[in-house]
Amino acid sequence: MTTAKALTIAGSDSGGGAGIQADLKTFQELKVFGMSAITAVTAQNTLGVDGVYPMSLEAIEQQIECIAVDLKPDALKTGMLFNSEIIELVADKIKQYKWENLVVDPVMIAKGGANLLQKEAIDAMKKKLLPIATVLTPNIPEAEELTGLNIQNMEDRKEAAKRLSALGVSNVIIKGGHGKEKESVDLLYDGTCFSSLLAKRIPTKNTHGTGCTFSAAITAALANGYSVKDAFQLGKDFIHQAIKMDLHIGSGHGPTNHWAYQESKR
Ligand SMILES: Nc1ncnc2c1ncn2[C@@H]1O[C@H](COP(=O)(O)OP(=O)(O)O)[C@@H](O)[C@H]1O
Ligand SMILES: Cc1ncc(COP(=O)(O)O)c(N)n1
Repeated sequence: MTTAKALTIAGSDSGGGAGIQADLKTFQELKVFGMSAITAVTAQNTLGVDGVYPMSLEAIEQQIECIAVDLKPDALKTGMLFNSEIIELVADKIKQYKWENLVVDPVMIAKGGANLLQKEAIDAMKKKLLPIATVLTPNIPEAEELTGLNIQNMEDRKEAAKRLSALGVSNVIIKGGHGKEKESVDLLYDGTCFSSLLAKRIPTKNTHGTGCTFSAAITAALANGYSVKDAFQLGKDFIHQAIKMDLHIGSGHGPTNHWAYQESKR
């Protein structure tokens, strides 16, 4: 039996609900061997982000190189990349090693309002990273920032997905957590067709790390050989259970429950 391996290139969340920690928990639940390259250390909890400490380019490069010489990932994702230098380095390394199945979660602002990507880095993300992405998973504010559109309805989301696809992304998933509908609707555009997945919107404030967990589940599914469409369905099921069976940890925006998906199947 061969074990699928997935890599996350993202920031560390000391509170354990988002970033690298959410990604590795999700990989583990989906029977994928998880690896990480840390781009920044954050001091945060469910109440917010108190500190952001980007790693040196040398430290990031060395982590990625160590993985490359020994542990080729079957799929990988990016999360918090913080600045344009980190984005350029990460994109160059992914190209150099010809790694496939790249999921880009364009993390910009934490739920608590802290900036996790410098404004001036958005251009580098569009020019360097998006053209090599298999799947891009913006939430609505991120899709607005990347396209300049004001997204009010489903037609606007479709237009945003088309514009992002035109930048070279193979598949765009615009997440609906920030939408106003009764259901949380996630929209996939594969460059030709649209499809969407709906789930009842759960009334909870415990949504810290939802985007990280969703994109990590998609990455794990791609590592296990799923098609993008099937990986999208698994990601949606995984995050829905994780939000529904929340853990009530911390006094702010609590984390999701990474055990919930497997428990729901027992
Ligand atoms: N209250 C909710 N009820 C059900 N699903 C949700 C809820 N909030 C977010 N989701 C789902 O969680 C995932 C992440 O969504 P979103 O909140 O838009 O991203 P982010 O965490 O990046 O801001 C999506 O699949 C979205 O549909
Ligand atoms: C290191 C890191 N990466 C990503 C997020 C985004 O998660 P959220 O939008 O749920 O705060 C975060 N808060 N911290």
